[in-house]
Parts: sequence; structure tokens; C-alpha cells
Amino acid sequence: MNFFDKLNEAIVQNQSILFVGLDPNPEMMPVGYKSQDIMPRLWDWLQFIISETADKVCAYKPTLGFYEALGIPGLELLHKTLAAIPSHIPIILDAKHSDLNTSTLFAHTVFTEWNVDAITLSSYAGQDHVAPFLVYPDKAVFILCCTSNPTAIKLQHYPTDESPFYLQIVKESRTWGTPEQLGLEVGTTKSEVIARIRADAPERIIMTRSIWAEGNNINQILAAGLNKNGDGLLIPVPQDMLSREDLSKQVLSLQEEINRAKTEINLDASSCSVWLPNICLLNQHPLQDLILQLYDIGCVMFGNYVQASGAVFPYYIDLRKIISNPQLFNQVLKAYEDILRTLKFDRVAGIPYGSLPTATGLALRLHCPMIFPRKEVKAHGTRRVIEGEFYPGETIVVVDDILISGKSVMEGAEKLKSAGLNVEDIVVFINHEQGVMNRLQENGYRGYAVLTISEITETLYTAGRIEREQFLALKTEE
Ligand SMILES: O=c1ccn([C@@H]2O[C@H](COP(=O)(O)O)[C@@H](O)[C@H]2O)c(=O)[nH]1
Repeated sequence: MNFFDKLNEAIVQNQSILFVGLDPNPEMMPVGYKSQDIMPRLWDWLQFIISETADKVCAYKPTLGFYEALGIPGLELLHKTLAAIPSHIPIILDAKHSDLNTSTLFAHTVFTEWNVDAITLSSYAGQDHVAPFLVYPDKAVFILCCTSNPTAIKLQHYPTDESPFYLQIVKESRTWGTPEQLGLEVGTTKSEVIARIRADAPERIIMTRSIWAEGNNINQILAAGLNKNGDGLLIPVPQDMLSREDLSKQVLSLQEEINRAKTEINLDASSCSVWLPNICLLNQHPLQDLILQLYDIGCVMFGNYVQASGAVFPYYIDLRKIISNPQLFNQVLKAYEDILRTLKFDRVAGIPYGSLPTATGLALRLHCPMIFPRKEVKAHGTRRVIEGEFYPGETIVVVDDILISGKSVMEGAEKLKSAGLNVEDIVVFINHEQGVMNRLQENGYRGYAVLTISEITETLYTAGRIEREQFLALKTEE
């Protein structure tokens, strides 16, 4: 089971978004632990924390630095601690790892030998540093976006408060990994900081830190950090609570307070009187976030564009750009995959060139062989019309990016049929509408699309991304 699913199961099972730091910090150890040596005392304390909280939290977060500071016995203590955590509760190793040179080896050690589920990483060395941790599909990383250290503000809020560096980290790191594999660590005493990060990263898990500053109100933190589904936020158990004898009781009362506040916030959000910037929460398209991201990276352009047929359309969709944005590409693939999983086929075929990366990604996700019909047949070499292995009589599902007239996808499908393959299902990302699905049907194909052009324009208009004129121009085209 991957980290994301494991975390969600623990949240549901324990009805909690709380996580606990498992830190053998001698300075914080309660006085009641009287045995002579420090190591057995720390171990007793850590065991106590786990046994008091295992049914009330959704994750444990041991901080590597505290164990390292205790030398070799500290690393032994870490192993005992990891082994003592119930296997259904995810472990987020708080390493704030930041060294590119050791990232591959360290990722291997923590994920395959120590078997932790996720790790915190510093963002400063960029995607090259993070990538070795993301090659473990069931594991996750949390990117440190900001801390509450007063002097760090000079860096984190650079160059201006309007456009601070910590938001640049959020923006950049969203392109490094999928929402299932990459979350954000946000240390702050200010709910406004959490709200800004949530606005820029609506799909990410945010692990909050340092939120228990005096005067802070948990309702404000939750309202700022919960996503539109009322989740996506992890809250730390306050450090000073971990020294209390009645820890279990304290955590239970905090858990209940948080759950009550969450319910109130979710109830409020389910009414149309609550608006996020320009977005009504009712009637929101389920793929709204994906549509907005596609627009934001320039896949949907408005203007007068000449089509292959000579017709002029008021927009152009360029889905070829998604290959340069891995996390978005993954979301697009997931949306295709949801349709493909309802169909029966032996192989997947992409229409060149635009849909070859998509077909490749789907073949990998679905563990299904891929072929493709060539656009032009070469006069040398194998002179193949179809690349890849196949057997006549097999069923092929064809994937393409967008249907305008349906000509290019049907030409590709015909080449496959000429080689003795069966093609009935065609899956595209965008349906231009205007009867193209009927045209496919008249030619013997069943067409499926992730989105229609109307869904895209309505979503962009509702979210304030396009003007009324652009929206109406598309409306009259329908
Ligand atoms: O906005 C657009 C319009 C077209 N394309 C490209 O054209 C084909 C689809 O056109 P048909 O008329 O259905 O053959 C599509 O595969 C794209 O390659 C586009 O990318 N964006």
C-alpha cells in the first residue's frame, strides 16, 4: 500500500489528523523517568508515547537529528522505536535531508532498510535531490517550505511579502512529484501563511509545524489549511503535551476538538455562501484543479487558430506541453486511466506524435503492452506501418489528445485495423463536441473523453481565468 493510502486509512481508522513527534530529546524528557542511564529512560518514554497515542494519531514523526545526537546508541534506539510503531500507522522520518550527493544511498537506506513511509527533505537542492526519493512509488516526501525561525523570515519572505520565496518553493516543488508522493512541510505560527500555501497548492498534503504559538486558534489553522474536501492537513500534537502523565487523555481531547472544528468548517463550506477566490464550491467540476493547471501552463490558448481543415477556431489546445510537467502529466494519465480501466483490450495504441507519451505512460501504469501506427512509413529499414509487437485478432484501445473532426484518430485506427487488429474504443482527453462523437459512432467506434470543451471553458470562466467575451465566443461556437 502506498504512503497516501496508508495515511488516509490511518486517518479514517483513528478519526484523527494528528501526528506525534517521537523525539528522544533529553531536555524534554519528563522527570518521572527515574532509571539511571539516559538511554533506557528515553526508550521508556518513547514507548509510553506510542502506547498512549497509537489509537489517536494518523502518523508518527521521529526526528533523525535527536537520535543521531545520541551517537551509536541513538541509532539503535531509532531502530527499536521504528519497530515499536504499529505497522498500519505511517512513519514520516524527519530528516530534512539536504545533500544531493548522498540522496540516492540515503533514500535506499531509509525506504528499504529502515522501512519508513515518508521523509522530510530540504528544497534547496532542487528536483535533482528529491528525485532519488521519488523512485520508490509507495513512499513519499515532504518538502520543507518554511519554518517559524524568526531569522529565517529574511530568506523565506525574500524578495517581497507579496511574492515570497516560500511560495516559489511551493510552486516549483509541485512540478517535482504527484500529490500522492509529495507533500509540503509548513512550519509557521501564522494561519495566513498556511492559507497562502493552500491557495497555491490545493491538492497537496500540508504537514503543519510550530502552529501552537500562544494565542493561536486551531479553528483558524484548520480553516486556512484544509482543502476543499475538508482534509489534506496534518496537525502536530504539541511538544509539551508529550511530557504529561495523562497524555492519552490530552491527545483525545485535542483530537475531539479538531474533529468538531473540522465538521463545522466542512458544513460551512458545503454552502454556496462560502467562496474561495472566484470559485463557487457548489457545481465545481471534479477535475477543476486539473483544468486550471492546464490553463496555467499554457495548454489552453484563446485567439483565432486555423485548424487542419482550414476552419478557424477561437481557441487552440496544446496538450503536448504536459510532458514537461511530471506531476500534471501524471494527473492527466490518471484521468485517462479511469476510463481505460472500464474497457477491455489487449494493447494500447497512441496516435503520433502528440499522444505517444500518453500511450507510453498509460502502458506503464496499466502494465499493458503498447503499439502505435506510424504517421509515415519509411522507405528504408523495416518499413513497418505499426511499431511494436502484436497479434492479428487482438483488441486495441486507441488514445489521442483531442477530437476536432476525428480524422486523425480514425486514420490511425484504420491502419491498425488493416493489420488485422480490432479497434472499437477510442479514448481522448478533450472532446471538441459539435457532433464528433456521433461521427466516430457512424464509423463503428465508441468514443470516450475525459473532458469536453464546454466543461473546460465553463470551469475557466467560473474560476475567473477567462473573460466573459472569451466564454461567450466559445458558447456561440457550440
Ligand atoms: O486545438 C487543437 C486542435 C487540433 N489539434 C491537433 O489535431 C488533431 C485533432 O484534429 P482532428 O480534426 O480530430 O483530426 C489532434 O490530434 C491534435 O494533434 C490540437 O492539438 N489542438
